[in-house]
Amino acid sequence: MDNPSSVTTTLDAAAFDVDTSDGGRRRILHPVTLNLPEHRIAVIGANGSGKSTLLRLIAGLVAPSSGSVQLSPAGVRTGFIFANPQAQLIMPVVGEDIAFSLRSSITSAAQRRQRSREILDTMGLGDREESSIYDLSSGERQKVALAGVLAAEPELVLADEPTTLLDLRSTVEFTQMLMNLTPPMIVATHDLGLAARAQRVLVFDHGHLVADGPPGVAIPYYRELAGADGPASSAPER
Ligand SMILES: Nc1ncnc2c1ncn2[C@@H]1O[C@H](COP(=O)(O)OP(=O)(O)OP(=O)(O)O)[C@@H](O)[C@H]1O
Repeated sequence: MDNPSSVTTTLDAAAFDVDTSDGGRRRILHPVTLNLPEHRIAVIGANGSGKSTLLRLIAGLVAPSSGSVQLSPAGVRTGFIFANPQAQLIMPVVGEDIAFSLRSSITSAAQRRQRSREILDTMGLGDREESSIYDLSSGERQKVALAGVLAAEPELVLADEPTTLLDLRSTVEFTQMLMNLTPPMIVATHDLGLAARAQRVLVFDHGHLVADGPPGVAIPYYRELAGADGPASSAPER
């Protein structure tokens, strides 16, 4: 297999239900069985198709209603990047925010500051250490959020529509940054350019996994499904 990952995610008939206002239950992710050893995996599909739910299950942010989700090796540290970096920037100043992410791994405040500086330098944000996060552009804010996630040294990165708020140049730059990350990554995205860089693409529709394959097969299938290129053909097999 091409460039296998250090982490394998396995879902065994994992499904997720939510309570409805009338006291019932709604299945928003139908049982999905997957073995995901690839280094770069993209999850694509229409709004509401279940992509974020899948990522939240893998991250352990929610538990499956039935079935199971396992990461191997056990105890893998995950890092989650949200579409809106505002959701994960905690401190008002860039350097403080990164240092905050380091609080559990580095006890000395001076060393946290030093490490935070190094991380910002590698992201091309060395000159923004003292900036207010409110003075940053969306692209810079997304990079700071990524820096904060990387500071915790995740062994698996889960990114939920990380380029949604970015302009074309920032998207290209941020996509390259994501692709250069050392840890394996599973990214949910509407950005088919980003999905095309993955080794494997999962297509979801109405909570069902409907296609699973290399980008050259799965993305055209999704485009057809969405009506972008005419009627859909049958689902591709891996
Ligand atoms: N906690 C919840 N309670 C009720 N409904 C939920 C909950 N979480 C998700 N949903 C619904 O489940 C469906 C799938 O949501 P999910 O966020 O996984 O979709 P998505 O593919 O990530 O969508 P998008 O591309 O719009 O972000 C949606 O209809 C959403 O409204």
